[in-house]
Amino acid sequence: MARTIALSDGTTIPQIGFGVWQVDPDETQEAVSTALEAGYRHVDTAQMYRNEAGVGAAVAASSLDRGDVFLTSKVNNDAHAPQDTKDSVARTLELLQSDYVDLMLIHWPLASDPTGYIATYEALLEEKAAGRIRSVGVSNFHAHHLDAIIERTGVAPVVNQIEVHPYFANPAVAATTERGIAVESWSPLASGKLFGDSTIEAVAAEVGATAGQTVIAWHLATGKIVLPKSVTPSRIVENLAAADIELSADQIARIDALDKGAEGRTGPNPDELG
Ligand SMILES: NC(=O)C1=CN([C@@H]2O[C@H](COP(=O)(O)OP(=O)(O)OC[C@H]3O[C@@H](n4cnc5c(N)ncnc54)[C@H](OP(=O)(O)O)[C@@H]3O)[C@@H](O)[C@H]2O)C=CC1
Ligand SMILES: O=C(O)C(=O)[C@@H](O)[C@H](O)C(=O)CO
Repeated sequence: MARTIALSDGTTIPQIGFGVWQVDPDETQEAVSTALEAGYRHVDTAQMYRNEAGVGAAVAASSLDRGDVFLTSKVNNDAHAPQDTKDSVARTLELLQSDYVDLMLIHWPLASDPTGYIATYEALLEEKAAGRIRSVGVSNFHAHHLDAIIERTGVAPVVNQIEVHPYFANPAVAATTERGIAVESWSPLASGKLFGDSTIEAVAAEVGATAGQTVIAWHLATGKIVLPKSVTPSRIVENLAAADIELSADQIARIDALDKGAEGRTGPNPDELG
């Protein structure tokens, strides 16, 4: 049975999801099919990735029922106007071959439009009320973004998907959990930059795991939802098996100590993007 996290709206989400950023649209069906066969039951895509169709095709071609797989997508940065948001959700459902998406996120809050995401969020809550979205979340939100949408609507998003890995602990983690919102770690392996790190390799040797599994186990141990990406079948299998790895408090503390602060980011600062 896959590890799951309870979300604040009463739903549950598998704690390990298969991320598909930078998976070629033509190769997405094959990669997601491999992931589903390996046992993943959660896929994280986005309108921006242009591969929602491959995700939908893989689920449709599998022997699984739609309800067995948790699908997340994200509203693109050019679709923040409320009607554009709703139209984009309709397109996502068409591409996913589904009449609902489990979780829809606002991908980025956009620095150039400092309050525009609030109306986007209201539009997503309307889509949820209409049954086309099961849960509404956000991505790349800082405390001030979270407070703005909660103050306007009285409804907290169920997740905040943010950059988190051992080189970037991210202050937005505390701001998120303090508000009862689950953290999803994006680029959980720092897009590959953690491989070869001596501390990670040492802990991996101690627990008899690979470096990738050790880092994924660190995210799981700290209660985060984690979205590793791979197009390599052996790594797809390996990463899911991290659910069986237990780290000690000392091993977690040694990995925590790798945090480089803002210098550890692999992606943009949300207060500067857009
Ligand atoms: N909301 C947002 O703004 C963002 C969301 N994301 C989400 O996070 C997901 C993951 O992020 P991403 O940046 O892709 O990176 P990851 O941190 O998951 O790292 C992926 C890289 O690590 C390699 N890799 C994966 N597993 C292993 C392993 N076990 N051993 C060795 N190498 C491995 C992959 O290679 P290979 O594929 O060749 O096997 C790839 O090069 C995305 O797919 C997306 O879903 C990411 C960025 C921003
Ligand atoms: O992958 C995503 O979801 C993204 O938003 C990224 O493309 C992001 O823009 C980025 O550059 C992360 O390094």
